[in-house]
Amino acid sequence: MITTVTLNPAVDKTIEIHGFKPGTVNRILGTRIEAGGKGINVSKVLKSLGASTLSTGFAGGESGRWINQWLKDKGIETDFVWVDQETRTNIKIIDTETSIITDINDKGKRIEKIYLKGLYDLVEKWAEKSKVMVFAGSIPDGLSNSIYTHLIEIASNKGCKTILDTEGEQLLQGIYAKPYMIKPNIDELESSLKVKINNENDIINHCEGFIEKGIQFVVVSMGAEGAVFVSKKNVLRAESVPVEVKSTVGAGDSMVAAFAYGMMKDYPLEETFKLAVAAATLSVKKGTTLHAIHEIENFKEKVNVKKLR
Ligand SMILES: Nc1ncnc2c1ncn2[C@@H]1O[C@H](COP(=O)(O)OP(=O)(O)O)[C@@H](O)[C@H]1O
Ligand SMILES: O=P(O)(O)OC[C@H]1O[C@](O)(COP(=O)(O)O)[C@@H](O)[C@@H]1O
Repeated sequence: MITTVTLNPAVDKTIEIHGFKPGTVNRILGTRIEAGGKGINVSKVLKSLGASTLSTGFAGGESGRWINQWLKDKGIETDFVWVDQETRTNIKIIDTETSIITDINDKGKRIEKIYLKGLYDLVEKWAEKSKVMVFAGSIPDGLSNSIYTHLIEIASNKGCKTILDTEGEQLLQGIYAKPYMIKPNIDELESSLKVKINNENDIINHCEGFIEKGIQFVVVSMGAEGAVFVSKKNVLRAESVPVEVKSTVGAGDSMVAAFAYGMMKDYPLEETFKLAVAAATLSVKKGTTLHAIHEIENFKEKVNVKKLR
């Protein structure tokens, strides 16, 4: 099975507005609410792929209970550390005129140190039963930037392959624990390393820097520009598939989910990368991370992956 760890889950509320204008009264065309946060989105895609998945992390209050029930209704197992603080709500505004998406993300309520033992225990317990464990998203106040380092060490000691999808100091510190894979997007890569990336070679060079630090797979997603995959032996480049954008929320998470799935099934690399781009593109096209497996498999045929090395 694949366990996902979301330290900062969210109720994702998506609002559609035609011609969104800040500073004026905007009328809502449609609203959609889903359980969200990066690891939870990964579990949603894994469920679509037919994988057995469990979602853990911190949850609290009415919104925490709502997320827990929403996941259970979708057939996703849960085992959260229950905290006394309300889980956050994030707002996504989709302008249906321009297709521009505005994310308004709450930083999440502070998590007190007393809850850490519960988290470590759950990660250890589920790592024992999982082939892959995914750690994804921001961390709420109260937790150290090295939290992922510690959690990855716990999971790796239980023989789990780990994926880390976060940014900034948490990504840099998490790398000390040598996660099996990381997936920054290009902006996260630039801001985490405090560098300016000018071309594909720059991306590959930075990825190789991570590989030297003991990471096996580095995937850099570049929105409408596609993605790059780097391992010790291979460099692959995927073009994006042009689609009408419904929502880009969760595109990166779909990519991570497909990689976790491929790693669990020991799929060939190129197939896994294609599946990842297909799942991400479908999320963009449909505006949700919930798909049927045959949709992703069919869409995979449209994905073009070039082997650069
Ligand atoms: N506008 C788009 N058109 C087509 N594909 C897209 C678009 N945006 C994202 N994708 C696909 O989704 C993948 C992940 O998107 P990206 O925005 O880079 O990740 P994140 O959600 O982590 O920021 C991309 O590599 C690409 O394959
Ligand atoms: O678009 P991505 O990077 O795949 O992730 C989308 C998810 O990330 C969030 O924007 C939260 O991000 P953070 O955990 O980094 O705050 C959620 O609201 C949403 O479900």
